[in-house]
Amino acid sequence: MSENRLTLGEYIIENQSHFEYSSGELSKLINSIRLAAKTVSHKVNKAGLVDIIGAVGDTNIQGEDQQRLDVFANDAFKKALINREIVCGIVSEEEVEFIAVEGKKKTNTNKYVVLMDPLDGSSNIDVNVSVGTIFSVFRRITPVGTPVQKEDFLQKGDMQVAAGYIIYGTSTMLVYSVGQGVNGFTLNPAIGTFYLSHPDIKIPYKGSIYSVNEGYYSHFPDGVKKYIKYCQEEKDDRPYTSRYIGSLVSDFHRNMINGGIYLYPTSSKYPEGKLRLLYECNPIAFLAEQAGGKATDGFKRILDLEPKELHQRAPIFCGSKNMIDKLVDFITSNTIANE
Ligand SMILES: O=P(O)(O)OC[C@H]1O[C@](O)(COP(=O)(O)O)[C@@H](O)[C@@H]1O
Ligand SMILES: [Mg+2]
Ligand SMILES: [Mg+2]
Repeated sequence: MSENRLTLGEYIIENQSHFEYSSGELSKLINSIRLAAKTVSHKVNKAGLVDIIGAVGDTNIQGEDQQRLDVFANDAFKKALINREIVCGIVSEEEVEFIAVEGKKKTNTNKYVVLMDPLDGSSNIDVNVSVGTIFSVFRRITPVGTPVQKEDFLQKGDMQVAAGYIIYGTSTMLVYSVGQGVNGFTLNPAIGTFYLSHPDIKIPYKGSIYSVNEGYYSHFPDGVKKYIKYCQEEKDDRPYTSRYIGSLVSDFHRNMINGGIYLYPTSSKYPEGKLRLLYECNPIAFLAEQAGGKATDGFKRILDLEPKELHQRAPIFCGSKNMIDKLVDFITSNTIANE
């Protein structure tokens, strides 16, 4: 029964003091995200009935057709964060430039910036397949009270103070970490309350699911191709099961619970990879490591990558440690063989 479980609000208060920089600001920030998550969840759950499906006719900086739900979610999260004057800056997949949040007092004394993918898995919105929202939080590095700068957003993923996602699936869940493990909260839509349903999530060391868009197989690097063949081989505990939803949040969530690997390599279509380092790869990598898994671009920890641009892309492989180690073996040995 949900009422015996800790609510998200109770959890935030109980754990606030454990947080190194605890001044209550991060708790308020997570609370703002909780609010926006409910607003979006409410809309998603009746996507076919309301004017929320289809494209708006504009393209975002990625050259992708903006979906109505992309815009709705972007507005909902921006409003929740800006109206509560809880951040000094925002980067969003749906905004070309970063947003400097001034706030009513004109001098913003907040110390956090948020980077977000308001609606992840946009290609699945109109076909009733689970989608998500991804967020990443950093302490600013420029002086508090001065206008936020681009460098406040271009920090290595390792400097994140919090990251998480919301998955709008069979249920709506908020899964996040402030650097002390990963916890999942499920929304009881009847009373609009998130309850702690998945405490201290750990990615199984050994996984048996691989998630990759095999449609691009022939365009992948040789090491990645060899790893996919390895997954399909009839040997030992293989072949592994292939599962690909096409929403990063949903594919990662399943693999985090059941054990598995998500791959979005470089390809001729996406020579840098498809997913965005700042608001897709970094937060997912932070959660993967906090849950005992790994995340790499094939050569380096995702969290060690030095960001240069707000919307830069990166290849990403994340999930169960044993599968990532095996993949990296294939990639590096192949690289050495080709030298
Ligand atoms: O259709 P593809 O090329 O397999 O890409 C699917 C990937 O692209 C994404 O949809 C990109 O995210 P957005 O929907 O936020 O743009 C991921 O969620 C997903 O994993
Ligand atoms: Mg996305
Ligand atoms: Mg998106």
